[in-house]
Amino acid sequence: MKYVIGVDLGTSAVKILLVDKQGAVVKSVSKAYPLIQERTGYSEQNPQDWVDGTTSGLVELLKDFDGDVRDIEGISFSGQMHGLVLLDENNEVLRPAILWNDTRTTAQCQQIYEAVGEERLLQITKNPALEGFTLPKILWVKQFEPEIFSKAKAFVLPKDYLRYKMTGRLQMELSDAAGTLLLDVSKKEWSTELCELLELDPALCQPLVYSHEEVGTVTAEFAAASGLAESTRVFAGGADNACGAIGAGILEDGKTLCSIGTSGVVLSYEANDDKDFGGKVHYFNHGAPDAFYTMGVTLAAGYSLSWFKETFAPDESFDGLLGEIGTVPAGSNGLLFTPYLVGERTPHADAAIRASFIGMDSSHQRKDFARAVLEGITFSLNESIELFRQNGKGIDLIVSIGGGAQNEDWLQMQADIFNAKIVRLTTEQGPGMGAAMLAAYGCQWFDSLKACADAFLQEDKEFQPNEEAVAAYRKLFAIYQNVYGQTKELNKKLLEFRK
Ligand SMILES: Nc1ncnc2c1ncn2[C@@H]1O[C@H](COP(=O)(O)OP(=O)(O)O)[C@@H](O)[C@H]1O
Ligand SMILES: O=C(CO)[C@@H](O)[C@H](O)COP(=O)(O)O
Repeated sequence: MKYVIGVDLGTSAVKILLVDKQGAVVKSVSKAYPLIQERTGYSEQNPQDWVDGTTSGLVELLKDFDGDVRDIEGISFSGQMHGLVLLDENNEVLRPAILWNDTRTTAQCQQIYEAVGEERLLQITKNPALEGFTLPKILWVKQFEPEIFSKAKAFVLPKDYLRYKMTGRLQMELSDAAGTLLLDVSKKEWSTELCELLELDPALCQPLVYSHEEVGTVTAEFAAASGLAESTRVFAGGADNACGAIGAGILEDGKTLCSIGTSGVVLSYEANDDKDFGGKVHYFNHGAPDAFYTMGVTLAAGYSLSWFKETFAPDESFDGLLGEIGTVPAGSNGLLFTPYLVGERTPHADAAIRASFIGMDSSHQRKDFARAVLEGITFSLNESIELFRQNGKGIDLIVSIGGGAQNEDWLQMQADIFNAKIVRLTTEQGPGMGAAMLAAYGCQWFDSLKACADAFLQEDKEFQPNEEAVAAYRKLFAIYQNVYGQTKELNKKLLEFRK
């Protein structure tokens, strides 16, 4: 039997899947690593933690492998997007990576608008300047850490760094490069115009490769450390949302994805680059050749739930914490949560906003709070769905993936709040499966990613909207939408008291 491996370098953990030629996940391993949050708005990780977690994860994955490791033909990657990894002339890491959910760069976003102009930026990158994207992070290091910046010879993204440590070759993969704000998304090339306007050396930008492109094999050193064979073919991989789309079969027009990982994403396939959302949703290159996708992002989706669990129920499992939410009615007995723990992106690009519980009552119990957290996250994602619907997209069926798709009450809640049929696949690990599919396609097991999706992906269960709950949530959503405007100024006043 032949196999491929998909490595999903997430924000909370690296998840590694061993997948056979039928698309079955033979074994999976997850290795968690910490977030470094020194100040409010800061979010960093140590790139060495990604490499160590992946190496020890592979060792564990291959521990009882009873075949020849050379039968693992290929490996590919899905990576948390936008994180800045700065490298010196020896490709050594210069500082901790600044992540996608780090929002310290509001002033640098302004600087980009002043240097480039809003319209021109949108023409080239198809996206607005948002704190989470990589370019403002580069400008922040240039301004505040000039000594470090003077040593920088390259920047890459998280999974591109991991792949470099596996192969010894440094490249940037296209679907992830789209999230840097330095790529001409339509031309699929680095924008020298943006580099010039922002006084950045274009040599910082590494050669671009496509998601399914073979970029080398595993070095002898990495093979010895991980147990992989040196012959294992390495394929570039993709941004986690591009891979999530592949792993959920979002490979043709009309298909929609909801992914609840640390972030939350509503994503729609785009065959072309010609739609105009005016920068209200992100517009990036897909991992599927020549395609694109649009998406709205909730910064703290699964993260809101993890925060709630770690703060109020640290010794319980997610299933334990959520065990009773099915007994709480829609609307959590009048308790409403907005998930703005680290600011927000869609539809409110606002780094200063923070979360709220509205309507706390002495009758509320922990289960009401747990349900309210899930409802708030799902309302936030519904704002993206509404944006898509307002732009003429019909959204009747949504494939739901990510850690959040493990809970059936949450999947039913998604059906009721989105007023759409929700489909769960046999694996909720869409990005890891998408990465494995890129390796399978790269190894020429299939003629196209679509053919691979048809062979690998299976529906597990459907969740239909319940009319009564849909009506209740429609009313609650209207109240939820008011909370942002009502708390925006209050949160600005609280800024000076934050850590
Ligand atoms: N059993 C569960 N039920 C509901 N949500 C869960 C469960 N387990 C994990 N989660 C949520 O999934 C998130 C992690 O999802 P994952 O897709 O692994 O994220 P990432 O790719 O960002 O590392 C956690 O933050 C948590 O909120
Ligand atoms: O910033 C974005 C997308 O623009 C996030 O979706 C990151 O890509 C992190 O993803 P997860 O770790 O939540 O999967």
